[in-house]
Amino acid sequence: MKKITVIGTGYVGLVSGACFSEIGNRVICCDVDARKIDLLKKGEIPIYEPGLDQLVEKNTERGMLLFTTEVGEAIEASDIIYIAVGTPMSETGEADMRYVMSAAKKIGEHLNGYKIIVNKSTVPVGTGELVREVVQANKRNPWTQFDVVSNPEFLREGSAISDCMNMDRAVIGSDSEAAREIIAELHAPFRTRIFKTDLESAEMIKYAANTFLATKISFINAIANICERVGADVTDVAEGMGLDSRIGSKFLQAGIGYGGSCFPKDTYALAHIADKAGYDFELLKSVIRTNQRQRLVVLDKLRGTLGSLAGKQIAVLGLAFKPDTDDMRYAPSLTIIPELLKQGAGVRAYDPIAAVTARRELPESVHYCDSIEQAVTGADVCVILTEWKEVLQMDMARLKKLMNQPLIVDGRNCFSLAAMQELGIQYHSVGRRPVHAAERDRQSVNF
Ligand SMILES: NC(=O)c1ccc[n+]([C@@H]2O[C@H](COP(=O)([O-])OP(=O)(O)OC[C@H]3O[C@@H](n4cnc5c(N)ncnc54)[C@H](O)[C@@H]3O)[C@@H](O)[C@H]2O)c1
Ligand SMILES: O=c1ccn([C@@H]2O[C@H](COP(=O)(O)OP(=O)(O)O[C@H]3O[C@H](CO)[C@@H](O)[C@H](O)[C@H]3O)[C@@H](O)[C@H]2O)c(=O)[nH]1
Repeated sequence: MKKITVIGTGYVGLVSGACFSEIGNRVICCDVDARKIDLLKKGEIPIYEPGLDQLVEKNTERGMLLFTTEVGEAIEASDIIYIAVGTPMSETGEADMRYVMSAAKKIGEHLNGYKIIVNKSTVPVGTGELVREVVQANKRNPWTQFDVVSNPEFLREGSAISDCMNMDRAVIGSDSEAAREIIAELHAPFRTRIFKTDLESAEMIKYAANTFLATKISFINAIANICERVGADVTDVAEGMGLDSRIGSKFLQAGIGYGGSCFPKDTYALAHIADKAGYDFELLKSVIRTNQRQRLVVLDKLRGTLGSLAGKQIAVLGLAFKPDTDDMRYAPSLTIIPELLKQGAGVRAYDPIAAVTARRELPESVHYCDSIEQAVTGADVCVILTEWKEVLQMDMARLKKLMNQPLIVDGRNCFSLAAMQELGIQYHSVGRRPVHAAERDRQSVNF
């Protein structure tokens, strides 16, 4: 059993803290946000993440998972200190490092013996060294030793527990082999591949992985836009490409582009890191621009079918940046909905989980509905922004009856074109060619 303190009880801190306790370690999760810690102490989870409530309850009950706002005391009580604070996008697009630096200062002030300081936050290359300097400059006893390790996190929101418990690999970067070995040992119960490297390379792996995935998404979205113009079907193209094992089928889902707390900020941050290092990362800048433009595809399709949006009632299904989360950070809905309102449309929004967080971010004139049925009743068009299971399973015949006219603009390619055609619903999705695909679907049914 290892004694671990996790500084920062956001998504990553809470999920990784709960998973470390699940595999037999005593974990203290601490945060400067007293409201969050109060909720957690009462057994309430401040974020929506499937399965997290049971994991937290189980491990708090057996005394393996504790919560506190006393960050200093928590540091003193552990041998391994994880930094999992936010590194949000600053106004200039760089990663805002103030939370990491304040955590490092606190660790220095409370370094009461040898500790391994592990950075889990996504940080620019060189941050490990900066953390080392800050801890060194703030420690009370000049003789106390410590090591710094980078152990980036690769979990996805919505499937965070399973991503963490069944991680593809643990990347462990440090110049101390002893520290790397202890962190590798910590990961042994996860039965995962351990990849040891130096501090800087570990920091870069996280940015390279995220920006590569973002590149895949922008690439397929660009292909989708071309497909529409030349009469090809992006779902077939993605499937056909993905069958090549060198390419792989994942992250080739065309739509309205990526959002969330990571890809937008990490793509910007790496472009800045490259600029600062004297390299113009044109490819990545183009990935970012492609993604920004992709959100507007929905608006173009709406204008293309409805003409002016003034006075139109628009049902928006899905507000979160992806299903199974209430996270609204950089969600496409935050760009699309204000634009719909600006063009004079009325917006009736439904999201099974994210409506509470969305209310804080979206204009007041959005009308929030309690169900899909309520949102689509009397609507001139239904716009799909998040592929929630509930949306994928909605009763289309009923939807058709409730709407003013049967028109769907789908930013996530949720439905079969043939089924929509059969139902008599005018259906616009991204990068697909209605007639061709409908014929193909029918042929595959016949054979
Ligand atoms: N959210 C994800 O899915 C995800 C996945 C992988 C990596 N990451 C990275 O992990 C890091 C954390 O992300 P997140 O989404 O969990 O962030 P978050 O914003 O949800 O949570 C960060 C928490 O840190 C706390 N905090 C800030 N300064 C503190 C301090 N000095 N002491 C104690 N607590 C402090 C905040 O109050 C907040 O609760 C980021 O660098 C992010 O890029 C996030
Ligand atoms: O084929 C795809 C796959 C994803 N997306 C979009 O991309 C965004 C991000 O999706 P996903 O990667 O599933 O969610 P995140 O929770 O943001 O996870 C990413 O960001 C995390 C934070 O760094 C990393 O830890 C994860 O490995 C990385 O997948 C969402 O808006 C998705 O709708 C697509 O448009 N097409």
